[in-house]
Amino acid sequence: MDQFGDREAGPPSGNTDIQIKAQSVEDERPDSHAPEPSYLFINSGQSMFDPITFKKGEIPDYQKVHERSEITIGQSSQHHETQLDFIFVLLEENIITFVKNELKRIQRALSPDYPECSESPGENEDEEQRRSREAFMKITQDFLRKMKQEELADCLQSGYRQGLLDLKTLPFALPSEYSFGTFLEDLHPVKGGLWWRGEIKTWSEEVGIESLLRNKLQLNVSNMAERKTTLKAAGEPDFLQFNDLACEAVGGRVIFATDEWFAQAANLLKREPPQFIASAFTEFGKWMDGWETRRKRIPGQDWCIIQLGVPGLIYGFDVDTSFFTGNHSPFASIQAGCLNETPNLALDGDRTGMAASESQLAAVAKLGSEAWPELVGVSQLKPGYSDCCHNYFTVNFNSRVTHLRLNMYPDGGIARLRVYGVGQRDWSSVPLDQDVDLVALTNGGVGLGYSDAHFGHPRNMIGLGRAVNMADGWETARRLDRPKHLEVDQRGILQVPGWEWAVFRLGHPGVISRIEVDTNHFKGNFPDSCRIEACCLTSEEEAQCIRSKWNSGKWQVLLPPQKLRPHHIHLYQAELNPSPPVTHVRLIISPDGGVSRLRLWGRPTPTTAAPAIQKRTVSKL
Ligand SMILES: NC(=O)NC(NC(N)=O)C(=O)[O-]
Repeated sequence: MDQFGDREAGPPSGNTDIQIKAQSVEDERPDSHAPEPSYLFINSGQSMFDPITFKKGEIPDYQKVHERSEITIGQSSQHHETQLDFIFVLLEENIITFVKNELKRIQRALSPDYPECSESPGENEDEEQRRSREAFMKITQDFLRKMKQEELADCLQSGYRQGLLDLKTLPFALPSEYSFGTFLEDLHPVKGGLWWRGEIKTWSEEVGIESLLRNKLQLNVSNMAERKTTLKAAGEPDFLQFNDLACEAVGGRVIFATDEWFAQAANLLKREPPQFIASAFTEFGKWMDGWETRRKRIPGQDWCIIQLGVPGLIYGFDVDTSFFTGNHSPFASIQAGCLNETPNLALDGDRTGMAASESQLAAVAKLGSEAWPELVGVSQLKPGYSDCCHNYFTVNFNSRVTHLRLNMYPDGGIARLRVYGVGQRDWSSVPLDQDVDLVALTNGGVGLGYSDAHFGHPRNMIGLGRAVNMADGWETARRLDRPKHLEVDQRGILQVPGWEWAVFRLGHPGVISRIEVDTNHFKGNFPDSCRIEACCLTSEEEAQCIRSKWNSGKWQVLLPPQKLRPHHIHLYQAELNPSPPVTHVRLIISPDGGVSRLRLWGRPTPTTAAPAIQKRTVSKL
């Protein structure tokens, strides 16, 4: 079927381009020698239906024309006019047929019951046909609006089928004056959801926007898979395996910024990787996913103060300038402070378009941050192209840090500041008879090695609270050595050869008495079983284990193999083997899968012989 309708149903033209072979006035003369029919053009261009040919001397069948338009033929003075009349009758027929066919097609497309995508434009549709169709769409929208059928008009305007996206199912209210069409125009697919008015929404599947995007916007929301190396890439510093102590997910906050015109400083600490949306603008300029100040036209340089979520020792920074090209900060430095009291400073709400107030400047001046020791001296930053956006700085600073001052010279943009280190808790305030989660990152726990982290890093397991989604846990790839047919033992545990592991150093040596293994969100990909081993290592032994990829013989089974369940908190106490104080644990899952949290509750033991902890580690990961 032609995309403009059945050929039998009438000429498939949506265009006014009509080319009709007709007799010219000269051709009527008996002495005319013109051998071929001449052509009468109404507009130029490609004909959309077969030309009607009149041979010389042949009288066309005007019967139909007579019937419809009561045209009299005969008088030569009237002949040209008659010919035009005839053409217009044909034209009218063609246009009516086109309109009828298009309206049928539009009606089907707007019907929620009609199978999806069955009405896509034919492959042979050319540019002119597409333009005709679009022009008619606009006319139809105007008519629908005149008929007060706004919703249908909006659907048509956006090219979407009514019912594919039910606005009532959106988990938020749209402003009353905000039309369906505008809403869809404002949506942009980004990694992890849809960008809408400055925020990334992750509700796509529930409300069918995913299919809407695929089928209607024709946007490719999933990029080609990038090959990830399980272990660190060449050139990546070792410190990337530590915890991000400043991330908003662990309570990090920006408490002061000189200027936040284009994009607010809070973005620096977002957990998600930076995004770029070419078409996103705010009233202040280009929307950017980072901290971006205005082009400075007053003395000074821009800076901000960051309160770490987890105070601790810092091993390195990643000053990530992703997507800031042409507007990245050319130089930066980082200073560190250790404050006994939390300063009474906060940045609330949307700070875009704002700068520090006089009172904020006066309050921050009391911190004396300009004199804090420099962890990173004034250093050049590379722009935010993908091959150079990570500006890594290794740090040699042996003191606990609670706050950072990030300086830009003089102004510009930085997408993220990752602060890699290990939390340092003041254990003197922890009563000896109180159980604490010895591996929590807030208590100084840290991951020191793993076999695979294809979808999620094992350090996520020691984060705050319960995991927000699957990405907030440790998830490995499916092992390729799984047997073709699976078998279980008498306990129902899969008999498979492979396993995956992750090693942690506790924040303090201690006796573990209770274990929590949470498979929250891992419903179809939880591990079949897990076991936990533990040992007590000196820092030299730890360094040796890291070098040998944790093939040390010191591991003792703390928790024997346990069959796991999907999306469930598993609590183990009676199942634990009696154990002396330990410094390190290894979680082993079989064959593969995801664990969202690991909690190791126990009592810290006095540190006489556990030097791997509470001492700045120099071990290479
Ligand atoms: N196109 C831009 O990015 N311009 C400006 N920045 C933003 N975010 O609009 C600028 O001058 O730095």
